[in-house]
Amino acid sequence: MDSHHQSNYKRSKTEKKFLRKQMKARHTLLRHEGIETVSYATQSLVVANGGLGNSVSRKQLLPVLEKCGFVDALLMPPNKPYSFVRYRTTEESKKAYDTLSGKEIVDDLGQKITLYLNFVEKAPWKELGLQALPPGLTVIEEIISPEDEKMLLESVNWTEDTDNQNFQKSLKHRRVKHFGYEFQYENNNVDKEKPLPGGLPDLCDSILEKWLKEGFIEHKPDQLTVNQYEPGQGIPAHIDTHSAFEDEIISLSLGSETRLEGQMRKRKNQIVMDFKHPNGVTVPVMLPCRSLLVMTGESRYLWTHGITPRKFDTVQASRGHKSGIVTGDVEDLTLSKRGIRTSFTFRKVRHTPCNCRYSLVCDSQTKETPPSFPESDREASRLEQEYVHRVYEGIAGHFSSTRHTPWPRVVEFLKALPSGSVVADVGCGNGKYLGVNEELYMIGCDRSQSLVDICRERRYQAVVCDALAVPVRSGSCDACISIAVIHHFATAERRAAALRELVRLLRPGGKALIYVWAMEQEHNKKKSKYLRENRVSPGREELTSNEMSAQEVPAKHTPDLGSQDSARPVPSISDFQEGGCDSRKATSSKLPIHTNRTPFHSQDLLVPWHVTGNPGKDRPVEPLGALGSSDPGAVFHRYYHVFREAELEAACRTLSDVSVLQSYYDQGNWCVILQKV
Ligand SMILES: O=C(O)CCC(=O)C(=O)O
Ligand SMILES: [Fe+2]
Ligand SMILES: [Zn+2]
Repeated sequence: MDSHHQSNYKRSKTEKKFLRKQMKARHTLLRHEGIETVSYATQSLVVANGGLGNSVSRKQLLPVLEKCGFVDALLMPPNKPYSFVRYRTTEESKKAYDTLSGKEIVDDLGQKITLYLNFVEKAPWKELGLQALPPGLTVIEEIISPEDEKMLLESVNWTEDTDNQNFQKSLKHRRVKHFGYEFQYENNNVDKEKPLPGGLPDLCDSILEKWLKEGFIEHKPDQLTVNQYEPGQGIPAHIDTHSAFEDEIISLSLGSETRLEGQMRKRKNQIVMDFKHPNGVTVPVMLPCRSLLVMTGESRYLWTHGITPRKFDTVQASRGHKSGIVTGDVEDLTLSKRGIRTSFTFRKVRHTPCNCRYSLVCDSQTKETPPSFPESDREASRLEQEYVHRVYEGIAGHFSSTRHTPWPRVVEFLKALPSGSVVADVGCGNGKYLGVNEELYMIGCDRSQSLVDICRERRYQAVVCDALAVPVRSGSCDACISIAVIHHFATAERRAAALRELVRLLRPGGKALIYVWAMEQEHNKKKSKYLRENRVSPGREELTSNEMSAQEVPAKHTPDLGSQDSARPVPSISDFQEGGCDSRKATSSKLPIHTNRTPFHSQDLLVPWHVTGNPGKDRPVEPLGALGSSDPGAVFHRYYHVFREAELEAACRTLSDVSVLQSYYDQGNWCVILQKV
């Protein structure tokens, strides 16, 4: 081979690799973000991997883009691994597409990042624009003077002192000190019978009186937790225990001014606190030093709050913008280096049970006793309503953000179907199977409106319905899939009815693939990934993640956009509530609560789902690892009937007009392929 040939060959190989990555970036943008790219040149481009979420700052990206032409606008959505650029002319954007696609740049942390550019019809300037603060939340700036700030900071004595009654702990990832009452991280509550001597520091007392008088707060707190965070430290997403504290919770942010490198002006130290609704909506709130965060109502009771442990935050670049929401002007975002932050969180200890409106997350209103095993169809239906439908509706967004990797053997089934086949995905969730084979006509259905909405945003066909009554004509489907659905029905009769409904949809000769979660999480001496993912840290904290349930085991989860650059660990969080509540045999008719990532001891059980404020796919984070405390996020319990070996197959064999083509075990699930005869 002469050298000419060789270089040609080389180029085409690199080109192929690039095209593959470019395609992958387009696919990821569409499937995970709903961003549609186009194959013709337009003025706007989406720059995959060139986002604040990849630690690429405006300062780095803009000059690179400006080399190709006049940049009209650069939109950098917070925490996203991509950005949008609009050039003045299509020629300029085309030049950027030709020269920058596949180009490496160095991010803020000194790592190489490969950019992938694609044309878009229009960037979602508006959609990513203004976002409201969570209801009930306010940030009051400059609430104290720099002098008071200094005094407050100096008043905290961090030196270890055993006589010191103001209980102080060095949590693994931040320092804390308590006044008034000790906050116990073991149960996320306070011992109301044992106030600490000394109460709140006098200095705080007079400041609180002033805020009361001026109307910034309505109630005088009697408990104070001082948290100190080094850069890179944080606090896991949590809701302060309802039964422990009254409604109003306030947090004063303190920290010294930092001088920006190479710049004369001072920049106020600030961090971003993330608020997350159980439906998955996340609102990053910027907290400058000397500001007071006031959480009441929904923002205090329903939303989790947490600080992602990292060294940089995405903040508003302009000096005019100070606090509050970070996405006010997405054309104006940059990265800010964290300094040491000390916060004074004041709360009022609660002496009567909480009777807030948010019963789903209220520990005072959680039923003491778990639900019972259903005795009738009606009870079963009620159990599913409460412990399946209501939960999925509540966690839809968060659930969806942990569900993107289709299972290989399900994909194999769908890919083997003849093109043009009509296929129903009954219990389609966020629609992760609806697009795996574009040659099929797929229709999804799910009981959760929010999940169906997510499917529709992704431009899939999906309807809301019950798997026992699918609004599709009998015999009209060439194939059906039911992945991780039938285990949510609470009686054998209802599970059989769900199987019959699938068969009803099939035409003679049509096939159905069914997956249910297996009781046996160890098969042929091999533990399922669900069990293998159980990492127990030295403390009592068990690190778990919601990622793996029946649907989400086989493939590796890499949330990147066509390159290795943005794949970073996704945090998991401690299982805080199952402390003394091990999976146990159902000795009574009460349903046991399962401990995540341990073997099943009962076929009918409740499996906890933690709303952790887990940033999920769209946010690069440093690993949370073992964070200092096990503060609670919200926990929801889902009902499951896990299937024993041969149980699913036996149920299928009782159906009329059906032959079982295959019955197998796949990563902790029992699976059947059946055919209508
Ligand atoms: O550091 C803060 O501002 C918040 C601390 C907090 O949420 C807590 O201690 O519960
Ligand atoms: Fe808190
Ligand atoms: Zn409550």
